[in-house]
Amino acid sequence: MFTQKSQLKRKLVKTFRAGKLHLTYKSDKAVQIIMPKIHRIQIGEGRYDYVFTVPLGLNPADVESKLWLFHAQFGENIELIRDNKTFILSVFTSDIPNSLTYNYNNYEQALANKHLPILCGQGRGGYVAYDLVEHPHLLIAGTTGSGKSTQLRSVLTTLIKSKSPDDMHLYLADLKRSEFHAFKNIEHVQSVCTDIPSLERVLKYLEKELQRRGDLLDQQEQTHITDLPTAARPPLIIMCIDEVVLLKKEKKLMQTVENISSIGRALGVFLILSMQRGDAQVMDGKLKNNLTVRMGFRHTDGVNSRITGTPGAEQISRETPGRFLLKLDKLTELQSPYLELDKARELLKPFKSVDLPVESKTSAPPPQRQLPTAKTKQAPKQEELSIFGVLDDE
Ligand SMILES: Nc1ncnc2c1ncn2[C@@H]1O[C@H](COP(=O)(O)OP(=O)(O)OP(=O)(O)O)[C@@H](O)[C@H]1O
Repeated sequence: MFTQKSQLKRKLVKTFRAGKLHLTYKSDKAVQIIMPKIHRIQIGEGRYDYVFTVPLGLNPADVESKLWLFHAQFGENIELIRDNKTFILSVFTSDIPNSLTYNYNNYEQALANKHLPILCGQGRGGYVAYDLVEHPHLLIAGTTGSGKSTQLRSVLTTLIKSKSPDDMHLYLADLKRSEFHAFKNIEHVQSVCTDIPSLERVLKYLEKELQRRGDLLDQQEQTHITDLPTAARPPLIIMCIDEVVLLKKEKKLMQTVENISSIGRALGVFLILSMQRGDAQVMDGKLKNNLTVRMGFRHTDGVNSRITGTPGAEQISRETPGRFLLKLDKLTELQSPYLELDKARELLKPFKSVDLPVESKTSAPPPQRQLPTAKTKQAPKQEELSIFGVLDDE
C-alpha cells in the first residue's frame, strides 16, 4: 500500500510540474519550488482520490484551466472538484458498465438514510442514489427506446420496496396507457390515471392537499413537513406523470403541476415527470427552474438535450440503452439498472393489496377529507370509496 501511494504521489507531482502548477522563487544561489500540498491519497474500490491544496500565491483557477493535463496523465475517467483552495481529484479505475441487472440488495447502502430514495444507477464511483426530499422534482427525458420507462419502473419499484405505505403515497398518471400496469393495486399507489378526467380529479385533490398541509404547518409553526412529529406527519406524496407533454394543452392541469413544483417541497409533495424530449413549451418558466434534477437519456439532438438540461445526452449511443446523464449538483454519466417487467411484477407481489377492479382504483384519489394523521395515514380501503364518494366538489 505504501509503495502504491508513493507511486501515485509521484504521478500527481509530475502533473504539477508539467503544468507549472507551483510557485517558483529564484535567488542568486538557488531556485525554490513550492508545490501544491498533497494531504491525502485514499485508495478505494474502483477509484482513488487525492486531496491537495494550492499554496498561497498560486491561483486555484490555474489548476482548473489545466484539466486537460490531468486527463493526459490519469485518463478520461477523472473528476476534479474544487472547494476554494482545496481540490479533490478522483481517478476511477473501473468504467461504467454497459448493462446492470437490477438487484435491490446491492443498493441498500446507497438508499439508506433517505426520506425518498431515488435510485439512479451505477457510475464510475459506484451506485448513485439521492433523496427526492433534498432535491425536489425529477425530470426523466429521452428519445424512444432510450430506457426512460425502464428507469421509471426501477425508481418506483425501489421506492415501494424501501418505504412503507404509511409514509409514502404514489399517484401515477399514464395517458399513453402503456406503463404502470404493474403498479395497480400496490399498497402505496393511491391512483393510476389513464385519462384526463381522472388526472384532473387527482390534481384537484392534490391542490386541496397542498392547502391542507400549508394550514397544518402554520398551526404547528413548522416550515417543512418532515419537521413535524411523526404522529402528525402526513405521508410524503409523489405525483408521477409519464409523457407529461401530452398535457401541454391542458392549461389548468399544467398550472397545478407548476404549483406543486413551486410549493410542494416544504409540503411533502413531489413530482417525477417524464417526456420523450426536452420540450421548450412545457419546460418553460417555473417548471423548468423547479425540476431540480434531470436524467437525460439518449436525445436526438443537442438542442433538445440542452432544453432537458443534460447537454451531451445527444452523444449517447443507441447501443447503450439505459445510459444517461444525471444533472444533480453536476453532470454525471450513469448506467441505469435494468429491471424487466416480469421481474418488477415479482418484486412488487408482496405489496399487492386485494385484487380490486381497476376502475375503482383509477377513477379517484383517496377520499381523505382531513389531513392524514398517524391513524388515518393509510389510504382508505377501496370498499370505503363508495361510502365517501369522490371529493371533487368538496
Ligand atoms: N438499463 C437498461 N439496461 C439495458 N437495456 C435497457 C435498459 N433500459 C432499457 N433497455 C432496453 O431498451 C429497451 C427500451 O427501453 P424503454 O422501453 O425503457 O425505453 P423508452 O425510452 O421508455 O422508450 P419509449 O419512449 O418508446 O417507451 C428495453 O426494452 C430494453 O431492451
